[in-house]
Amino acid sequence: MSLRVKICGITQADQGRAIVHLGATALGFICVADTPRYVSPQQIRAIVDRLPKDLTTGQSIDRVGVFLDASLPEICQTVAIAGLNSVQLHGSESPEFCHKLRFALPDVEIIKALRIRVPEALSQADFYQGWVDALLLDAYHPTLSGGTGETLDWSTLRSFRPRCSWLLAGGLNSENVLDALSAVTPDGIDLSSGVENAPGDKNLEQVAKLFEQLRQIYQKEG
Ligand SMILES: O=C(O)c1ccccc1N[C@@H]1O[C@H](COP(=O)(O)O)[C@@H](O)[C@H]1O
Repeated sequence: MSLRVKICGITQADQGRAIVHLGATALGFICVADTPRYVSPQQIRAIVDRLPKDLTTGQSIDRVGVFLDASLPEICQTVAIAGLNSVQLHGSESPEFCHKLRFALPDVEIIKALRIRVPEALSQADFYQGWVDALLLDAYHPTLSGGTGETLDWSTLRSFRPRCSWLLAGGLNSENVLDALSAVTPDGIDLSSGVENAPGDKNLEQVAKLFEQLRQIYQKEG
């Protein structure tokens, strides 16, 4: 399966380990203080240090820190303490900010999240794609910044073809993921509240069901 599958909002080491074993290619950690899935850099490090390594490559899976309009020094410090290899910028960070971050952290993947309120908002991608490694499309919510469970109207994304890779987020779960992937063809998917018992407490049965569903597509494709 070459689809990237990021499970976001990890707060517990045993759940992180189990989710890697189930097939996730990335774990996401919410670095936004005063939100329900927040984990400190030290807590992330404790989880990351207990993740299994890939038996063939010896590499750890992707560890993504999710930030919301954080400063450059805060992101750099968190990356170093927590042992992250990817950052997701979920606020209104500018292309110039992404450019500065690239210089500060040349070996760290930069994912810019775009919260799509109306289809015209997809044109923001043009401003970022030279400066980031990947884009992530999330649904817009008037008061919450992420982890909302709101879905995008996938039919409006059919012609979304940025020059960089992209991930689909927003309200995905084991029940709707196949519909989503029959409507659009992202390079990866990102799930948080759709596979949870409560904010930050992942439902491992739902995560397992997600991977069963995904195997259906990839077995059909052979
Ligand atoms: O999950 C959070 O609490 C969160 C807080 C602040 C910014 C982003 C956050 N999560 C991101 O939201 C999307 C979609 O989540 P969901 O599947 O709709 O619950 C995902 O990219 C998370 O990384």
